[in-house]
Amino acid sequence: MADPQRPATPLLDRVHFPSDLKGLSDRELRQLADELRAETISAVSVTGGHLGAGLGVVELTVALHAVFDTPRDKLIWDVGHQCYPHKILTGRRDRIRTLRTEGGLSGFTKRSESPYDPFGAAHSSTSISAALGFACAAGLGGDAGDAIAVIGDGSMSAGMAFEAMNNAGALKKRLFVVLNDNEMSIAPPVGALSAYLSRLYAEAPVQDLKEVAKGLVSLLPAPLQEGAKRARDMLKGMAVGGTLFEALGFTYVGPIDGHDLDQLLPILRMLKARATGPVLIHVLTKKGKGYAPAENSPDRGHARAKFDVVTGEQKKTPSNAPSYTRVFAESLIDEAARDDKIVAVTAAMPDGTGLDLFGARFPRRLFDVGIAEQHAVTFSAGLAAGGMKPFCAIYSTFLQRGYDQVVHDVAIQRLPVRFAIDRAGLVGADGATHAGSFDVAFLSNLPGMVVMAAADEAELRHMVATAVAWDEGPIALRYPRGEGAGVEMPDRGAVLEIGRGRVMREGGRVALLSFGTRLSEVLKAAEALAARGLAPTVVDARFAKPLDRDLILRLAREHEALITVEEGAVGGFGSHVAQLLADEGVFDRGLKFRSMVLPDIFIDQASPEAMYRIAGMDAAQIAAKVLEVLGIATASRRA
Ligand SMILES: Cc1ncc(C[n+]2csc(CCOP(=O)(O)OP(=O)(O)O)c2C)c(N)n1
Ligand SMILES: CC(=O)[C@@H](O)[C@H](O)COP(=O)(O)O
Ligand SMILES: [Mg+2]
Repeated sequence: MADPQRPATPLLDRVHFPSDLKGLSDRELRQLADELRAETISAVSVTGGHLGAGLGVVELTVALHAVFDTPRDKLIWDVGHQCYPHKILTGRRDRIRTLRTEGGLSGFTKRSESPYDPFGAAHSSTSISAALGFACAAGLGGDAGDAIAVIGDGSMSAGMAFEAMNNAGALKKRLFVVLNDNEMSIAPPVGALSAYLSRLYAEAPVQDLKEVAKGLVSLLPAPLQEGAKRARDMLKGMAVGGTLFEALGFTYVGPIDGHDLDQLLPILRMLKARATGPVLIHVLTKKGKGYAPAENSPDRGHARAKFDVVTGEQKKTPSNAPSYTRVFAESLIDEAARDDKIVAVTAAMPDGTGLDLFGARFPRRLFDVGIAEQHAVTFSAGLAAGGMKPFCAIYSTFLQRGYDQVVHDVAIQRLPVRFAIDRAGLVGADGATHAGSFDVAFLSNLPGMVVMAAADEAELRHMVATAVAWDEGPIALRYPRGEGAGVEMPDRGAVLEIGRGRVMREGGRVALLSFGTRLSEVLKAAEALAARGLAPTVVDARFAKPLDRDLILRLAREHEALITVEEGAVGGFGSHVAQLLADEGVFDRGLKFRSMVLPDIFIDQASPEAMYRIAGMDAAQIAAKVLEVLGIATASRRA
C-alpha cells in the first residue's frame, strides 16, 4: 500500500541533476512537478521548516531548470526559503531529510553547499543586485551564463530590490527577474506596491499563451520589431500596470499562471532565446499550493514544525513557559493601555515579533511597514521626533540592515526610539544568517545608546517598562528566540535603574558577570563549582551600556578573576568591560580576566543547545573556564 508519508516518485527517482530534465517531454515535466511537490511535503514533514514558499514554486523550479542551463546560468532565489524543491533537483535529494539539522543541508541557498546555489541568501531582497552582478561579470569576461533572480512580492517591496532594478534598467544588460507574486509575505503583504500588483492582475486577466507569445516580439532586437508593433501594443494594453517596471527599464511580461507549465515553459524558452535586456516576468502563484493544510492556514504554511502529512498536524513540544516574544508583546500591550503615546513598528514580522497581538488590541498604533528595516528605523525616529514612544521590534539579524539609520537618524539625534531586539543570540535551525550575534557590539559603541539584555522573562517585562520610561535617547532591549526560563512573572514591569546590574549570589575568588539569558547556565556552572568548594560570585549585568562601573570595579577589587559571558560576538559587553578595566588600570594590579563570547566563526544550523556547545558556552564549559582561569586542572585535562 502507498505510504502517504513517503510517496512513490518514479520519475523523480530518475532525476538527479537538472540535466536529467532536458530529455523529458512537457507532459513528463508536469508529472515531475507533482512528484517534486509530494517529495517536498514528505521531507518537510520530517524536518520541519519553510514549506509554503517552496510548494508555491514547484512548477517554476521545474520550468527554470528545464529551460535554463544551470549551474552555468545563475539561478538566484531571493531569501532562499523556497529552495527545497530546487535542492531536490540539484543533487541534494539524498540529504533533503537533513534540512536545517546539524551537519545537514542548510534551509537556504548556500554557495559552499552546491554549485547550483551561485549566491547564498536568507535575508530578503538581495537577488536582483546579485543577479545583476553576475550579468555584468559575464559581460566582462567573468563566469558566462544568464542570470535569473526569483523574488517574491513581499521581498520586492524592499528598497534594495528597487535600487537594483534602477541600476539594471540603466545598464540594460540581459537579466531575468521572476516576480513570484503569491500575495503573501509571511503575513499578508502590506503597502502600496502590494496593492499595485493586485491591481495589475485584477485589471489584466492572466494572459493566455498565444497573446503573451505575440507580445514577446517586443523582446526581439530592434530591426525585427518593426512588423511586430501591433502585437507589442497589444501586450502593453494587456499588461496595464507593467508601466512601473517598464519605467524602470524592464520589459514586463505577465501576469502569467506560475502553476501552469503550459504557460511557463514556452514563455521561458522564448525569453531565453530572444531577450536582449532586463526582463521582469510576473508570475502568479499560490503559497502552499497543492497541500491543503498549508493552503488553508493563515500563513499559507510559511514555516512548519514536523507534521503528519495526512492530517497536517504539527508535532510541537509542549512548554510550560511563555515565549520571550509573547512576554514582550503582552508587556507592551500592558504598558500601552496606560500610555497612549506608545506605538509599535514591525518590518513584515507581526507574528514573529508578537506585534500581531499588539495590533489586535491597538490597530491604529501598529505599523507594519513591510520588509523595509531601514525605513522602519527612520520611520520610528520620525515617530519619536513627533512625540510618540515608538517600539521598533526587529530581529537582531534584520536590524543589521538598518544600522546606518540607527546611527544617523536615531543615535546622533538622541531620539528615544525603543529597539525591541528579538532572536538575540543563536537561533537554531535557521543557522548563521539568522543568528543575532552582533547587535550588542554594533549598538554598544554608539554614544548615548542604552543597551539591555533580559536574563529571563520577568526581566524582559521590567525592561519593557524601563524602555517606556526612558525618554532621554535611544534604548535597546534584547531577548532570544524560544521559551522563557519559567520564572514567576511580576504583574507589572518595574522601571530599572539605568546602568545598574544585580548580584545573584556572592562568592569568592571568581566573579561571573553574565549579560543575557546565559545567566541560567552561569548559575548552573556556579552550583557545580560550589559543590567543589569554589562558589563564585554571579552577577546579572542587565546593561552593556552604560556599564555598572561601580559594581564591576568592586568585583574586580574583591576577586582574583572576572569572567564575562554573553550571547554575542566580540566587541560587545565583554569588550566594554575589558576596556573599563584597562582604562582604570585594574589589569596592572593583576586581575585575571576572560570574556566568553561567540567564537569568530559563523555557526551553521543545529539546535540552539548544540550551537551554544559549539560556541563553548554551556554550563560545563563555563565551569571549565573558571577552573582554567584559576589554574585548576580538570579530570579530563589530567587524563
Ligand atoms: C531582510 C529580511 N527581513 C525579513 C525577513 C523575514 N522573511 C523571510 S521570508 C519573508 C516573506 C517574504 O515574502 P515573499 O518574498 O513574498 O516570499 P513568499 O514567502 O511569499 O514566497 C520575510 C518577511 C528576511 N528574511 N529578510
Ligand atoms: C525565512 C525567514 O527569514 C523567516 O521565515 C525566519 O525563518 C523566521 O524565523 P522565526 O521562526 O525565528 O520567526
Ligand atoms: Mg509572497
